Amino acid sequence: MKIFTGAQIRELDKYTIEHEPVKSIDLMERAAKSITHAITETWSNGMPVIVFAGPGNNGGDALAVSRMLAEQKYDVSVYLFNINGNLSEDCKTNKQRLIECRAVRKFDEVVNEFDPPKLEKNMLVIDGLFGSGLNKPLAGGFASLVKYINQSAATVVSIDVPSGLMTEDNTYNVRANIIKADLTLTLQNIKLSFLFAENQQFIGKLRMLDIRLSKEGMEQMTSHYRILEENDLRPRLLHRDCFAHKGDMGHALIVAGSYGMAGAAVLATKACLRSGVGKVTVCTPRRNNDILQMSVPEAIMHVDKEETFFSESVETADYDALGIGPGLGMQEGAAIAFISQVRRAQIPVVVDADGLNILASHRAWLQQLPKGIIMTPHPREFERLSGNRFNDSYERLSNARDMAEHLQAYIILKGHNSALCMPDGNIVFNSTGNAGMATAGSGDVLTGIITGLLARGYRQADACMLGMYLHGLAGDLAAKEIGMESMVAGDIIRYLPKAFRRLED
Ligand SMILES: NC(=O)C1=CN([C@@H]2O[C@H](COP(=O)(O)OP(=O)(O)OC[C@H]3O[C@@H](n4cnc5c(N)ncnc54)[C@H](OP(=O)(O)O)[C@@H]3O)[C@@H](O)[C@H]2O)[C@@H](O)CC1
Ligand SMILES: Nc1ncnc2c1ncn2[C@@H]1O[C@H](COP(=O)(O)OP(=O)(O)O)[C@@H](O)[C@H]1O
Ligand SMILES: [K+]
Repeated sequence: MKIFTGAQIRELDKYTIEHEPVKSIDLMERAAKSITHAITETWSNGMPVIVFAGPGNNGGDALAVSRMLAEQKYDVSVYLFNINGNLSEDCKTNKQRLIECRAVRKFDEVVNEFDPPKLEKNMLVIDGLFGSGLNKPLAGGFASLVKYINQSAATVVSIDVPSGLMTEDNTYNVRANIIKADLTLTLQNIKLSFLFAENQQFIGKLRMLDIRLSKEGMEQMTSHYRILEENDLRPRLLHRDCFAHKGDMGHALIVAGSYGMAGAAVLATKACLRSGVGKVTVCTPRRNNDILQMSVPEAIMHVDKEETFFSESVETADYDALGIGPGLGMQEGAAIAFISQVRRAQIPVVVDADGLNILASHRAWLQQLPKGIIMTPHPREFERLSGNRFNDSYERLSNARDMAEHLQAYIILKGHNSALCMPDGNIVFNSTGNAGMATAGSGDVLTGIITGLLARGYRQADACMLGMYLHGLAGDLAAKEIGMESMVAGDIIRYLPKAFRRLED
């Protein structure tokens, strides 16, 4: 599913009106109907409703919803903020329709003085102040109103976007002046800012309402942001030939685990073996040999000459992909072996964990990375790698996108909706995964999966998309059966076969 910016949403709105054909006011009526339906489904008409409508089309939606609720015998009071005497056309029409229907308890058009109504626990507030047309942080009277609503005990439903929240960049927004909704009913598509952790406090529960904007218009519109869906991935799956031999299915090399961190190597190797690849070799320091042999008997060992750390790069001619970094350690010896390994690899490479930390402490090496390299930092690792502190997720994501373009790399910024930043500047968000995966070792599992997929023959972009999707899906399937609270990284590996099956079916 594509994610559109505020400006693109307005274009799509226009395209739909011109091509469907549907009048603008009827599109608003359609949106209001689905919003009203979502509200009446959840709350009965015993609950008093207070509506705050702004001067644009978000306010127009709110006025139409007020009329529809009142017609269904809800007790509705409406405040329309028309401070500049400048309502949008459709907002004006809906104001007229609302007045004519005479079904609301109160309609107050606020021009300057505003005496706010009492908001109580049993009340439903509908926030239709501003939506995708917000163009600066809220201030003055609107900011006071937002604070007043936020400190009340009433239940708040936001139409399209919590008022005050920008659809993309909130880096310099004033967070105290953004509505904190209990439920956001967003129209047609998710907005970019809804994917960021720090904005969840404003959105509350999220529901997307299909208002049937032109499919053709959405297909034609290019978007730099996209959310992965199962249907995007199914056609990308490689077929497994019945005459397949392990020699045809790829040979992966995992370089991981220093002394005391053998577990990271175990997890990455096991996950790699579960990702369809023919053979996996694991390179690890001498002292980890027995642990790995016993924990992952399917893997081939390449034992480093050092007892406790990776010290000597491996010839990669016999391998199809390299995954390097989990639990690798950061001794200078390991760092030098790491960069030599990455530089000499003529095969696709995934760098994670200590591999990224090594790069962060030798930032000049970033310029020596082969094009097409995959890096999988979590937010802190990315901060170290980029040498920046970020104010918020948007800034971090923009920085990761720039780095991916600059280095011609694939960067997976891990998190709840992991973001794959591609060398061409496009960003794909993952849609699977859950909080049960916030447990040590989950990232090592992802490294193993992507390395396995690369060795199996997937191109970088496909391996990244499929890898993060399967990783999250396995976590979701695990959570369904065993719950999130006591999930461990090994559970993600255990559920990988089911995740593959689900995609293949
Ligand atoms: N998706 C779709 O196709 C459909 C979308 N629909 C709905 O339309 C909504 C978008 O409507 P919209 O474009 O009219 O913008 P909206 O959010 O109402 O705000 C614009 C007004 O706010 C003002 N303003 C802005 N910032 C401000 C500030 N900080 N402080 C004060 N004022 C500020 C701005 O004034 P200006 O600054 O431009 O003078 C202007 O008056 C969308 O969210 C959805 O609900 C549906 O109806 C049907 C189909
Ligand atoms: N709340 C969450 N929702 C979805 N996925 C999550 C969540 N928390 C963690 N994950 C996933 O788990 C993995 C954690 O990786 P990482 O932070 O590197 O862990 P570790 O270093 O312990 O291996 C990432 O792929 C991330 O996307
Ligand atoms: K709103």
